[in-house]
Amino acid sequence: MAEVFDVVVIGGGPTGENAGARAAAAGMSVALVEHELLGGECSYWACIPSKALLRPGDALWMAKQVPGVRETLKGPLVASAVLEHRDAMVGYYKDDSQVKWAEGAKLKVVRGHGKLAGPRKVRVEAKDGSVRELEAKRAVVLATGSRPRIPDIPGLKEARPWDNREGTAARQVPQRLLVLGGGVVAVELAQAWRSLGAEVTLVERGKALLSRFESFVGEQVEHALREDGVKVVMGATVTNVSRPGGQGEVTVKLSTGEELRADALLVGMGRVPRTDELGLETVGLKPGETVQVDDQLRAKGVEGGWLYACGDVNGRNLLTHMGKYQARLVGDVIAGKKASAWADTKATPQVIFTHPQVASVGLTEAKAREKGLPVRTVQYDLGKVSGTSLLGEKLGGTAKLVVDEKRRVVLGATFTGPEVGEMLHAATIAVAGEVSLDTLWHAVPSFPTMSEVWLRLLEEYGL
Ligand SMILES: Cc1cc2nc3c(=O)[nH]c(=O)nc-3n(C[C@H](O)[C@H](O)[C@H](O)COP(=O)(O)OP(=O)(O)OC[C@H]3O[C@@H](n4cnc5c(N)ncnc54)[C@H](O)[C@@H]3O)c2cc1C
Ligand SMILES: NC(=O)c1ccc[n+]([C@@H]2O[C@H](COP(=O)([O-])OP(=O)(O)OC[C@H]3O[C@@H](n4cnc5c(N)ncnc54)[C@H](O)[C@@H]3O)[C@@H](O)[C@H]2O)c1
Repeated sequence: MAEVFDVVVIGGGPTGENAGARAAAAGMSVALVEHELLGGECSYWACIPSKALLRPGDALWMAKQVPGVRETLKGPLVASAVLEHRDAMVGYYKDDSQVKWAEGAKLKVVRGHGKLAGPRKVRVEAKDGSVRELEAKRAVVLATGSRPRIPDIPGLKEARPWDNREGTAARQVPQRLLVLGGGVVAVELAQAWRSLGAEVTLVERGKALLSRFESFVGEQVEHALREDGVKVVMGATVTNVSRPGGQGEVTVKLSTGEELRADALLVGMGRVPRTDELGLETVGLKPGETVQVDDQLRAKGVEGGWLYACGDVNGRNLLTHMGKYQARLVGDVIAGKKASAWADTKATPQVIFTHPQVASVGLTEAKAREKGLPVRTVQYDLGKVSGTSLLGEKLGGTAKLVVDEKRRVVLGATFTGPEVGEMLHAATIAVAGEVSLDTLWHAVPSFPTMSEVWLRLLEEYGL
């Protein structure tokens, strides 16, 4: 006999937890199915541990910019203490506190691997082989996330490379680390392991790092990585990887003819949706593919409107906060409220936790022009703002606004520099709220904070 709930959520990462909690808060009975750790990739092998690994290096780098503090510094980071802090931040890879939270939110946690077994039906197989059949009266929500994409490069899989899991959970600092990719995972983890003492080489096939952002972002992060002592190889693809027995020294051949050797190899080359073992074929969808959704997060191509997908699995925006945003909307839509996701196409914020930090929201100049919008941009050197120089010597960065000339509203903003992540929400409010420049002129930033860059940007614009 099937156990009946209003809502069954498959996947207990940040997205699944939030979709379930929102539905439960609206009075519905909710089963949350999780086959590993409640809290998902983000809590144990992605956002949290990567930021725990980056923070000490960032703090040390910042301290070195502050006269009087710099002179007290005695040496490099203590790697063992950093790794211990990382372990504490991930709850020692246990999910007890998350389970307690879920129970408090009135979610029924069901342990095991969930699979669709036809419309509104979910089959859950536990580790001991026992099976539970669940039925959803109102909705099934897919929130199964993503896994790393390991490209088909000869010898790469056999070399047993690190992905984000080993890349954030390793217990020892490798002497030589080779990082493949030039996206967010690659630059953050390259800088983190370098700060812990590894000799790091990063290989990116394109001409720029972080190519989805404004071009100065990649340039400045590349410069910082090189200053840290990371060897950055651009415009080279990996043609072959060799590591006999999948352990020991790994050799990587590049299209340029160069050969690189390392003790550990880390792949940061994008993600694929976790939909291959999900029973999608039982509802007419294709296993292994992204679950396409409409703006109510309903799966396209499934009759009856009972199947939803949010977070990484729908490919709209691979970020925890955007998955959680979608999750809240899903909970509301299932509860019968009118809701529609638009921030994830128009006002997505993202912070890259390197030094310099990168913070961006909305459209880049290139994206806005691609859309045919009437674009004007303004840029200002963050180093010229008093608030920045008070944070430390020789600190700088860039602030850029992409403005819709016709409507006089901000379409996008990007900042690089120390701690700019904490400045981002003002920009997110301006973009999501379509606040006019003439109104922003009256949003006076405090002196002497870095936020005064807003005033300078508006002056540059001509206000
Ligand atoms: C190294 C790294 C750093 C990152 N840093 C950031 C950051 O700083 N900020 C940010 O916003 N984003 C960051 N991200 C992205 C972020 O981790 C993801 O966007 C986020 O985890 C997506 O959440 P989710 O709930 O959709 O999926 P996940 O977190 O992947 O959770 C999915 C859950 O579903 C479970 N599951 C899967 N299939 C089944 C099944 N069939 N049955 C039962 N359970 C199942 C999994 O075990 C998992 O617990 C980072 C990613 C990486 C790789
Ligand atoms: N701080 C954050 O917000 C944060 C941190 C980490 C990850 N994330 C998210 O997680 C997701 C995954 O990150 P990611 O860095 O893995 O993906 P990504 O898409 O950001 O970058 C992938 C990189 O791999 C390279 N690449 C892909 N295939 C390749 C190949 N065959 N050969 C050589 N290079 C190749 C690309 O050129 C690109 O530089 C992203 O959407 C990211 O936003 C966010």
